[in-house]
Amino acid sequence: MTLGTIDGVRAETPAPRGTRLAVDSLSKTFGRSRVLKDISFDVRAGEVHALVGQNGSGKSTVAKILSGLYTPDPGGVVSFDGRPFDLPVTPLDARTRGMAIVHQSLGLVDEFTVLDNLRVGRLEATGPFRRVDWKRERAAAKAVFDRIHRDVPLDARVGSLNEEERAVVAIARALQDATPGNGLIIFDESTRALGRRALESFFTLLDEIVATGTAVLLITHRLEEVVDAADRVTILRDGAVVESGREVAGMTEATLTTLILGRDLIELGEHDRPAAGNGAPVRVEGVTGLGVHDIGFEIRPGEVLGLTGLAGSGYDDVPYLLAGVSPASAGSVTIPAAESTGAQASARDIRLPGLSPSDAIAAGISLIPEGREHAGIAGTLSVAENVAFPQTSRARRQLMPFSIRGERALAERWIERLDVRPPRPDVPVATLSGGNQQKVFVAKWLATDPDLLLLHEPTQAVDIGARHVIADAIRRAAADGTFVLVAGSDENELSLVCDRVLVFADGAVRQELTAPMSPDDIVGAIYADGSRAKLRQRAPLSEPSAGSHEDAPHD
Ligand SMILES: Nc1ncnc2c1ncn2[C@@H]1O[C@H](COP(=O)(O)OP(=O)(O)OP(=O)(O)O)[C@@H](O)[C@H]1O
Repeated sequence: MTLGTIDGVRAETPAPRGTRLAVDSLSKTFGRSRVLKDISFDVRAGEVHALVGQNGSGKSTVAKILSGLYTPDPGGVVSFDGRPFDLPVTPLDARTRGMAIVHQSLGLVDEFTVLDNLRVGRLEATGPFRRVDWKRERAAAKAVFDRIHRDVPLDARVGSLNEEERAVVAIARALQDATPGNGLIIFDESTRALGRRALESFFTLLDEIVATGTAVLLITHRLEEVVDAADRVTILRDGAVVESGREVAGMTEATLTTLILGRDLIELGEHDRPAAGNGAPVRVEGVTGLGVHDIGFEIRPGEVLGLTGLAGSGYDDVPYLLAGVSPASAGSVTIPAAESTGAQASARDIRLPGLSPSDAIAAGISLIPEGREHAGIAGTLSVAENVAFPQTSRARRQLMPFSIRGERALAERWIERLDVRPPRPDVPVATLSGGNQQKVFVAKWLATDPDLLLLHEPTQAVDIGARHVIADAIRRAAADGTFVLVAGSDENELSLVCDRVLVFADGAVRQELTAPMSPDDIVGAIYADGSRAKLRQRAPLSEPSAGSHEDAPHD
């Protein structure tokens, strides 16, 4: 078990310097689209190098070429510790040379246990009968989780874990292969499901790992991670490099945004925020169930209500309880009659105990859960089929007509509204980049025009520009009469989209914030002491690298 020795190695061995990974003139073409155009960058030993860019700019394609999933176009060169790879890279080659990767999809097998997923391909046979020593395997697996200060049950089926636990398992699997001083670990949007505390532990561990000389390539949309934790950054725009290995010291999230988009971000102004209406609110009362006890709140017409808190505070259980996905032992939701239905229509009182997901949908409640891969995006179906799925299945149940032309027209409207790229209803969703898949997922449920829309981390894995597009669509739904609740851990998302935010602690609402509120206001309320720790405590290195900027102040 190599990780346990990292601290010791750091104390004794100066971290090696020099180029670990060099990518030179790499291109990739799918059909007629050239999605990577002669890109070049290098990652140094002992650094955290961020690779950023808008959805579809080519980041995952780079990761997939490096791990042997894709074959690049002829002409490029990929070298590792000074030695070129034979292209395409084979997964075995990548692993033998010390490259580990956590793909955006995490690459876990749901039917297997945590232990199986962690140790697959790494089991060691010992003793005269060459048997696997399971006690030893368990200890090795536990030691990795200890390093990230997480306790994930080794015998749990991965399919039964939540999104954060799944991410932790995939990260742990890559980390266990890190040999101090050697190799490169690639994290492709792997931190997207981590809550704040887990994120801090992750970066603390990363700091220890890179201090030994191991390199890290971090693909992320969280610009705070780049500013706080990366040493250098490479920026892709439309498949081309616009900044190669630029020092991060002194950069702000705003500078990065401009470089990523190629323009300044057009902020959603206060004038875009619909005023909360005067009509009757949705009333949530006495909800008790997994993670929360006797909570209640209102969602006013026209407003977007946010729920947040630390992991385990219960805020993220609420959408699942209200949608009948998690069982509630008590509580109700009252949805007022739509004003357009006239004075005779009465409010609907929905009892939560015994509510099933299909009862909730029939009552006008839609849930956009976290984790599109496991919760309803069908990769082999087209964008149009995915967007129109709730409508087509309802039409089928009610024996109503729904034409292919109608399906396509619906998809085209949402592709335009959410700026899905490429803007083609007919392509399989699996060929879209991760962020564009997320837009399709959100569109699918926004298109159902529900009375009450519950969202959990709706802008996860989307770029900063797309985050604004999705936020705008959510706010438009609220302005058009849908009651909207967003549960999320991303303070930037919440401050952008919400009019009010309820902050949870210990399964109850602790504080209420009202717009305008900054991301820092939200973090301050989440942490009782108001502090926002830096993600990475940079350890002083024994030998400064060229252009090193440890401890440089960041904005
Ligand atoms: N298997 C494939 N077939 C066809 N096109 C593909 C395939 N895989 C990726 N693409 C296209 O390549 C482009 C780059 O995709 P990639 O997943 O690398 O983007 P990304 O920068 O990682 O985006 P995101 O931030 O959304 O994850 C996109 O236009 C995508 O649609």
